[in-house]
Amino acid sequence: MKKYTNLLSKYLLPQKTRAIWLTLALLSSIALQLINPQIIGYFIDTAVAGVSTQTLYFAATIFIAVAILTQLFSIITTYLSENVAWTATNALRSDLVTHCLSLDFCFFKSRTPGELIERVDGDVNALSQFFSQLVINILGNVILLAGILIILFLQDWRIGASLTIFSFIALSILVSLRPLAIIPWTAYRQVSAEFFGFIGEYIVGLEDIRANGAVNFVMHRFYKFLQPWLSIYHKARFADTTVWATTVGLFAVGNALALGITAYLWNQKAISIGTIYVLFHYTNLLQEPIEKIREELENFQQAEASIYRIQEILDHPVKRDVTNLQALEAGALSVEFDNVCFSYESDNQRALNNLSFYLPQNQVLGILGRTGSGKTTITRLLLKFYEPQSGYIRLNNIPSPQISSKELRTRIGIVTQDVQLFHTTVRNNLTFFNPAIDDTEIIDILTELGLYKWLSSLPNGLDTILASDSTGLSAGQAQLLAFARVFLKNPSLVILDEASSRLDPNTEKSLEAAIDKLLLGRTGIIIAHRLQTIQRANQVLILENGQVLEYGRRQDLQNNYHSHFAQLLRTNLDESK
Ligand SMILES: Nc1ncnc2c1ncn2[C@@H]1O[C@H](COP(=O)(O)OP(=O)(O)OP(=O)(O)O)[C@@H](O)[C@H]1O
Repeated sequence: MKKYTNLLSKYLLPQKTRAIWLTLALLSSIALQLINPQIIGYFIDTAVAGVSTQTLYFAATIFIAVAILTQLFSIITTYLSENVAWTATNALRSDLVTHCLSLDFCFFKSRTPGELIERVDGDVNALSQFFSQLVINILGNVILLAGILIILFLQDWRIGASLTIFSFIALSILVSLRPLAIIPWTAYRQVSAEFFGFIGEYIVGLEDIRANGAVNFVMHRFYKFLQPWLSIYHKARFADTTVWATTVGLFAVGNALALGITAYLWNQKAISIGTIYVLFHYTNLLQEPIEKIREELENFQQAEASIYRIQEILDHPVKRDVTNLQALEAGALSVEFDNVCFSYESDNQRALNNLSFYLPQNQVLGILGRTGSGKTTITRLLLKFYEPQSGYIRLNNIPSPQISSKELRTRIGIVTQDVQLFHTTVRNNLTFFNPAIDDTEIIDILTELGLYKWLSSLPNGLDTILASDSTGLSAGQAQLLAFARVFLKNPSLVILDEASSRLDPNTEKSLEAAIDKLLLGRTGIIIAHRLQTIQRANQVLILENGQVLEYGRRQDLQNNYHSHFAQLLRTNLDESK
């Protein structure tokens, strides 16, 4: 209960005025629903008694006015509740996104993108009713139900008592039918989420699927998804229909009961014809609050599951910076790994094992190693995406936990082999939405990287919108754009992780001068498979299974005939002959 009240107060308190108006509008429309049958009852009785037409006109006008007012309140209620719901769910959505963005990478590793979208959007959407109407509706309909029963008691205690008993029985039967519809609909949503996950995955891999002739396999899986979908949908609809048929049946019984009692009372001359109409109308009206209460309890059950899943994400602890932070001096950074051990999961083999090196300011370290030897892991630890289990990482002799993550990520620029472009303008893709960077600077850098011709061919220059999947760009061009990003960021430490792996030898060569310029006055870490790429390195580190196989000054290793580096250079030379 505390969880629900916390959530409601956090997102509804900021819009309490709107929530109060909403409550008032709802209660007013309930009051009007209770008044209207009384006017018709009065109209019938006065008409039967043969009073003047003037009185009848008056009663009819009041009836119409009340009916219009009821509609007006229902419009106001819908408008306000949509507003309350959207404001609350958007605030929750934004809190969730902010929270997710500050979580460490282990969190994302154990969840698929589809699952996260479902949490941040699907589950939050399921709460819109919870925020806007759930409490008010349950409360309002309980009041409406109580109001109807009191009026029925006031008209005649016998009809009041029998319809009170009927209402409790109907409500308990309908409430007990709740799981009947919830279970198949939950299964339906699960199948539909899996289906869309499947579609998403295969759209991303469309090129590979076609190129490798896997279309038939994909279609086969597609049919496999469709097959159970229809039968699950039938079950869900059948459950809905059962609940609906039970409701109709129950209220037919209710009406018969009311008609039987009123017929008896009419025979006894205990009630007028107007009262018969009023009693019958209220019996009909009973259906609305009873059904609404059932519906809201069903919504509550669904909201409960969503709240649980959302809370699970919000409870995931955010790694906060320590309080005794130290600022990094301006200029190039020195980097030190001191006996660093790290594994991605506690029971996993270590990705880095007692790794130590010291890279002074303004120097370049070349890292070599087989696939999976731990090269990229070094960059992830430097950026504080993960933390080492033991050992220290220091920048300018400051332990990395004492450097704020924000400062660290501003001072380090990285180009990787996988370039992520966003569905926005070329400018935003390059500046990462930093308006302080001006266009001439961007154009100068693109020219230096040999991308001027490409830029001039774009219909709207820097304002051209790029597709997020890099459509219209070759992989090499996308990688050059990543270089431009780092130039514009002006970092103190540059990391190139297989940064030129997608460039042809000619483009790579033409990039050499740009890389030299990028490294000027900065510290650099270059991870490369190709040995030429690290010819500019002052130090070389060769990794094997997360451990240092060889580390030293490049020149020394090159001159040492027995070093691994010298052997690699010789093998490389032989292969290129
Ligand atoms: N996110 C991850 N979760 C679990 N294990 C991982 C993860 N990323 C890498 N590893 C494991 O850590 C080890 C080092 O991986 P890393 O990516 O650092 O290697 P690498 O030398 O950069 O490889 P490559 O040359 O292929 O890029 C590998 O055994 C790899 O399987």
